[in-house]
Amino acid sequence: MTTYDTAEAAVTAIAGDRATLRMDGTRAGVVLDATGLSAPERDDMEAALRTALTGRAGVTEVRIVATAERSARALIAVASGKGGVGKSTIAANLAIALSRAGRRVGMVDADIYGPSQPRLLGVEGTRPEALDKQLIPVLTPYGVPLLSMGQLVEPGRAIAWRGPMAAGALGQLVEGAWGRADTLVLDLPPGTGDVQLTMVQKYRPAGAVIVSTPQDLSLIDATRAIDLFQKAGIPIIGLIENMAGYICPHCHEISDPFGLGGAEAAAADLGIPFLGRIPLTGSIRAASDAGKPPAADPGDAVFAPIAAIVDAWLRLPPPAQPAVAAPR
Ligand SMILES: Nc1ncnc2c1ncn2[C@@H]1O[C@H](COP(=O)(O)OP(=O)(O)OP(=O)(O)O)[C@@H](O)[C@H]1O
Repeated sequence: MTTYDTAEAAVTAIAGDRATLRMDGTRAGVVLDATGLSAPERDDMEAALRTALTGRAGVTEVRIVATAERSARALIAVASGKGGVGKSTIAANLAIALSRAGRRVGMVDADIYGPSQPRLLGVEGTRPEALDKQLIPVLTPYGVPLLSMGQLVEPGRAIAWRGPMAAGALGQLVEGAWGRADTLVLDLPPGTGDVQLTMVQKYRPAGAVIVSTPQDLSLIDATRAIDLFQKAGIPIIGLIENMAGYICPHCHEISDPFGLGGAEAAAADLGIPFLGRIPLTGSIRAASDAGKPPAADPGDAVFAPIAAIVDAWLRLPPPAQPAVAAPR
């Protein structure tokens, strides 16, 4: 018997025709159709497959992707009206805090202008593999698997895509082998152009979180982003104020370089929930650049504000679905 035959016999004995086996050298990949299985049944089947394959006929690595419950997966867009307000940083930390709160979270980095999630989540330079043309998210040290636009192009190259191409690439990321993830956090490009609109219309997130700094210019742009989602019929989950209040590391005096409370007032004016604020601190930038998100470190000063935002978010009633505007 060949390595493949031996491995396939083991897989069939456990999962019957629910499982499809692919072998690549000594690596085994199994796509498991978990439709109708309870979570414990599926976990048991995955564990049995892993045990049966590991070490059998020279298999050195086993990957199992369960495909079911796709319809139950929520796509949550994190967006901003303008660049540089910390949207990607907040998206990474929200994903980790959501995962710590018990959700099974994946990160889709759709920021074609500056895909920074591989760096933020500590996996810069990694590339996803594909199984049956489906991308397999890259595991990160923080329990949040990742697929990024930046992984689809050569490092350092600009991504010059128009709306349909960007939406096609986004499709590859969203339709990746997300297994049991129940929530995908989508880091959108900043702004309200065609690319964003195409993505939003085509992939219909369940809700959008908007990130803004407290200053007026950022809030005006955030209001535009909110308008884009509302026109497309995507509920706004809430607004997060980033870079709110600077604590001087030397004298500990608090100053407000971008103003104070602007986002909370804007949220009230717009009738959308205000989820909370994150201070401006050098430590966020340093930790983010080092691929060590503060949401994963209970000792970090920003850990609590991020956890509080996720807590406020999870307490919200499901957002009412606004009337869907006719596509432009
Ligand atoms: N609260 C904060 N305090 C200090 N620095 C921050 C904070 N939030 C983000 N930053 C830093 O600001 C810079 C921009 O952040 P980030 O890349 O997340 O912004 P962005 O809105 O996603 O920008 P773009 O969409 O243009 O990529 C980064 O260097 C990041 O580390």
